[in-house]
Amino acid sequence: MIPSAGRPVLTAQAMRAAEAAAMAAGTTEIALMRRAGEGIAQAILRLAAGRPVLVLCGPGHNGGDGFVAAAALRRQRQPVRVAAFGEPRSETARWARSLWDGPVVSWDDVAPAPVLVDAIFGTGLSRAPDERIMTVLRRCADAAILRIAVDLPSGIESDAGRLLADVPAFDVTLATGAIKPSHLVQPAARCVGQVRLIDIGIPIGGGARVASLPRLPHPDASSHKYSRGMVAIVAGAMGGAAELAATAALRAGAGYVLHLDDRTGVALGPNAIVRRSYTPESLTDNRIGAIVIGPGLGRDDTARARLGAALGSGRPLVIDGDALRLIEAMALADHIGVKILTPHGGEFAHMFGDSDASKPERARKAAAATRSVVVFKGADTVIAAPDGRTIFFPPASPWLSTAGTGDVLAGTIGAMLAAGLDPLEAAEAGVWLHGEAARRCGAAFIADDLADALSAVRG
Ligand SMILES: NC(=O)C1=CN([C@@H]2O[C@H](COP(=O)(O)OP(=O)(O)OC[C@H]3O[C@@H](n4cnc5c(N)ncnc54)[C@H](OP(=O)(O)O)[C@@H]3O)[C@@H](O)[C@H]2O)[C@@H](O)CC1
Ligand SMILES: Nc1ncnc2c1ncn2[C@@H]1O[C@H](COP(=O)(O)OP(=O)(O)O)[C@@H](O)[C@H]1O
Ligand SMILES: [K+]
Repeated sequence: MIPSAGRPVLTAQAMRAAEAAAMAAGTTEIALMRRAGEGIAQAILRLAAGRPVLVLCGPGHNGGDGFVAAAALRRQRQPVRVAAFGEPRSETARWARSLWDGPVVSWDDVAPAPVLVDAIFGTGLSRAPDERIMTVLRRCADAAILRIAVDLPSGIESDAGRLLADVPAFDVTLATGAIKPSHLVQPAARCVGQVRLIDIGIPIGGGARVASLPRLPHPDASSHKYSRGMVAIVAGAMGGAAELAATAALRAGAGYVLHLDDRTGVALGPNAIVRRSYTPESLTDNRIGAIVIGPGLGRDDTARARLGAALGSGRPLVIDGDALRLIEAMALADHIGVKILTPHGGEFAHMFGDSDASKPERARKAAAATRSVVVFKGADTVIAAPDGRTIFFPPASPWLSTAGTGDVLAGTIGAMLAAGLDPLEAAEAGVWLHGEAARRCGAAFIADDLADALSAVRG
């Protein structure tokens, strides 16, 4: 089992293509299933710690993995029972079943065990499973102490995070070969528990991956406040939101944070924030490494004028909140320059419309259409770049669902951009720092605490 940070994320089709390429290079399907099943067995052995195991097997290769794993567990004297739904559908699945020399319990009569292993369906699930299948799965899951899914909990569609049935919650999911989008996209992601990767030795790649610990910029002896990164926060109707973004930018490591507003003298946040009156010219200072516009901006004519000036400034932009309500997606496409958009679901739908497509597909399409890096926020934040690269994040603290945390994120990303990271890296580093700060804040924190916690995360 290996951690999934930084690992490629493959759709079912991309996974089949990787498998086909490995077979064209000389591996056999049986060899792949043997590696998958034995890797799964090793993981189960450690997790079960001697408690009896029940493996529920389906008719395809997910079930094949289950039979290989069950046979390996039995060889290692681990108490294990097997129940199967349907006959194996392929040569390889039949081979896997032939390895199991114990009894196969009839589906409807299966008795639960303390450890449940779901090997019914994986990436091949093409439609809602029969209730007869799901009833047994839920009954066994309810009675188990530990629930382990092979590749995906059955009833989850692999690519879009969709649930095709009422899927029980699992404790651990053992992803075979690669992480799949539904391990990370909601609502499926809330059923998978901890995701562990089982290496089956096939080369995988592509432009989608799980976020990893970012390469954070650190000051050295040659650093000064401008080289650390200068962030300009364009304030507006609601001062507090811009203050949060400014505080976050400082605490994420920016050397200089300029808060531009009319209300000079109203200092809510740290004294370290440099406060100046807003003028359109103040945005053209070429020492500014990032302009953050949107948190608390308002949607009136003043807000529009400030957004226009920011777009015309030629400086790299983080566009959030109200600015996303004012801006036209088409206008962004015509704008040449670095832009990071940070919409939540409502802002995203307002800009790009609703769609049945998956969250990563929607993010990719929006990034290409606007020539921007798009941080599509939520419990399953996904980042996409205009060239299609996509970064998925493991679920962040649900305590982030409080007002102002998006403003903190915008400031954090601004600091990363101003420090010189490229836009995709800056967005990834910002979301990572934000998620880590939230984790350290524990429960019932407020956005101000989150901004303050960034200093310790940088430390
Ligand atoms: N790719 C790789 O590199 C490797 C993949 N590996 C493993 O293979 C798994 C994918 O295997 P898979 O393609 O056989 O699909 P799987 O998830 O077992 O289910 C499909 C079967 O179920 C059936 N079926 C579908 N929906 C149904 C429904 N609602 N109700 C009833 N039946 C339904 C469908 O038949 P259908 O009726 O659609 O013709 C088919 O028979 C993957 O998740 C991983 O565990 C590893 O071994 C290592 C290498
Ligand atoms: N349930 C949740 N689980 C994890 N993260 C969440 C959840 N809800 C919101 N977030 C995160 O919190 C932040 C909220 O941003 P946003 O909706 O813009 O709030 P605001 O406009 O009040 O600042 C985003 O980074 C989002 O990804
Ligand atoms: K499964």
